Amino acid sequence: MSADNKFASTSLEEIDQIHASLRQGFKSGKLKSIAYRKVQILQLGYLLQDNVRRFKDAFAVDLGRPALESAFLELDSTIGDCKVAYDRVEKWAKTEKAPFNLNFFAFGPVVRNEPKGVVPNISPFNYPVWTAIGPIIGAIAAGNCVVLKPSELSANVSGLIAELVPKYMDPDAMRVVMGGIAETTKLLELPWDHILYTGGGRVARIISAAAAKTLSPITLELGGKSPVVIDPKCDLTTAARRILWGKAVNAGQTCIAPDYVLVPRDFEEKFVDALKAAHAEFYPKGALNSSDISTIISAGHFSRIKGLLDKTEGEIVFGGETDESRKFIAPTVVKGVKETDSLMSEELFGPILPVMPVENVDAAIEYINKKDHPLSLYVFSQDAAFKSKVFDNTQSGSAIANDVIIHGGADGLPFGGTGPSGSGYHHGKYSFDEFTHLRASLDSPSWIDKILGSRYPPYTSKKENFLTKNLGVRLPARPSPSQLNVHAKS
Ligand SMILES: NC(=O)C1=CN([C@@H]2O[C@H](COP(=O)(O)OP(=O)(O)OC[C@H]3O[C@@H](n4cnc5c(N)ncnc54)[C@H](O)[C@@H]3O)[C@@H](O)[C@H]2O)C=CC1
Ligand SMILES: CC1=C(/C=C/C(C)=C/C=C/C(C)=C/C=C/C=C(C)/C=C/C=C(C)/C=C/C=C(\C)C(=O)O)C(C)(C)CCC1
Repeated sequence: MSADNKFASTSLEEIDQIHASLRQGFKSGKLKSIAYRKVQILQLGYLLQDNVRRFKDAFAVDLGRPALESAFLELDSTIGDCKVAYDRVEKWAKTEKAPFNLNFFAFGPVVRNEPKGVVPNISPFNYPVWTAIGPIIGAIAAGNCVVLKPSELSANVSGLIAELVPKYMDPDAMRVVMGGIAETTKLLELPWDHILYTGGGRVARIISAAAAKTLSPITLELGGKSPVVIDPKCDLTTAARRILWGKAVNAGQTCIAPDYVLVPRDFEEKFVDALKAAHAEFYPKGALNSSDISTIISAGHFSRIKGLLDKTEGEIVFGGETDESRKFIAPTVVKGVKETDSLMSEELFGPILPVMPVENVDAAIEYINKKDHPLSLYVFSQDAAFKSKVFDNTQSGSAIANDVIIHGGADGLPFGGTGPSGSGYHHGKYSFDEFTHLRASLDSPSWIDKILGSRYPPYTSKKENFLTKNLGVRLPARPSPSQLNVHAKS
């Protein structure tokens, strides 16, 4: 497989020019027109649709990705997101009436959905279209100008995006900055109206510190270890297929991949047997001979993941094969893993699935709560009470029962973490909202002073009494002692 794009970094001087020219583009007022935004959104859709073959080839070069994975998870879903935004942008952008309030009724209070301005999207290698183009659809729908800084690691996909953006998009609305640390550092020296960063926590700290210097608001889409909690009362065959698929797809380089599994000790063998059966079904000629497995993005990530596997004290159930020459790691399940294991020390971001036996669901919840809030939390169970127990007693970016990863494509759901797994959301309307300034607006009639004239000096107790009597709020009845007690205890 070859891709014909060379990675060429943007010069630091050009980054200044791009910043200035996008500011001009925003000032031109073009993006105030919803019709214009729709044209740009449609162009993003066609940028992908016209070049599906080239994108699939570029994914194959960067990530050894099978075409089906690229189509299902990234290309079709991002094109679908363009269609959703195209169809709904008028509704999203409408000025909204404030809820009825007698005091303010005469002022006609409204919320104007306005663009923030010029916004960069700094995106990672693992889903280099969905994380790069996906949020931009919402940013443009909201009327912003966008600069995209795709990952230097997924060089071929990023190069293809850089080639196509000038052909499809108005340069007043969207530009691309290519590069790595130096270029991103330069980009971050400039003031922006909102920064979206997707990637790891270490770099997120650098980005946040830089954004603080220019007081640029920021959304962080980060990662972490997303747990799976297994209830013996689950549909075991389906659970095993879905978990193994979620771990193997994109070679585990998915921030919402199931990172590790917590399973009751006396159910571990049965669960692992089901994973073995799923593995035999997915890769009948063995993983090494399968063309349906992605590879690891870089030599550095390959040796990091292999290093963690080499140090495990758990028992490899299947997998474990690696091929450094093509950065290949076979989907691997490791059982009997303990809290102190290398595989539990950091987000794996690779196709290794540690299975950690626990006594019961309470122990699983306790373990999850000792760790950073994960990006996703998965439960496999057919028992509503079990699912509620896990979801109600934990925190995570998303709470998913009986499937993995596909919520990333679900229309109407926000995509985002909480605490160390991120802050802010994107996808669909949530991308629109993230890049929208809610501009409070009202128009005060002169006649209202006949009622509100008491607000003006000279202040008198008569005026104060009038305002308190007429505008003061009457709270609902005070909580009873028994209500206070219940709240203090719970
Ligand atoms: N929550 C989400 O939506 C997603 C989160 N992730 C997380 O991203 C991580 C893996 O992605 P990577 O591409 O390795 O992340 P990364 O943080 O290394 O790189 C992401 C971006 O930051 C830039 N960058 C890297 N080092 C920088 C520095 N020192 N200063 C300024 N910019 C810098 C890169 O050029 C790239 O554009 C994982 O932790 C994963 O969980 C990945 C995809 C989606
Ligand atoms: C086939 C017919 C029918 C039924 C259709 C059905 C039931 C369709 C269901 C489709 C679903 C559930 C699609 C799900 C798609 C999920 C996607 C695209 C997930 C994407 C995830 C992404 C991009 C994750 C990103 C993760 C990142 C960035 C990360 O973690 O790092 C009918 C309708 C019944 C009849 C006609 C035929």
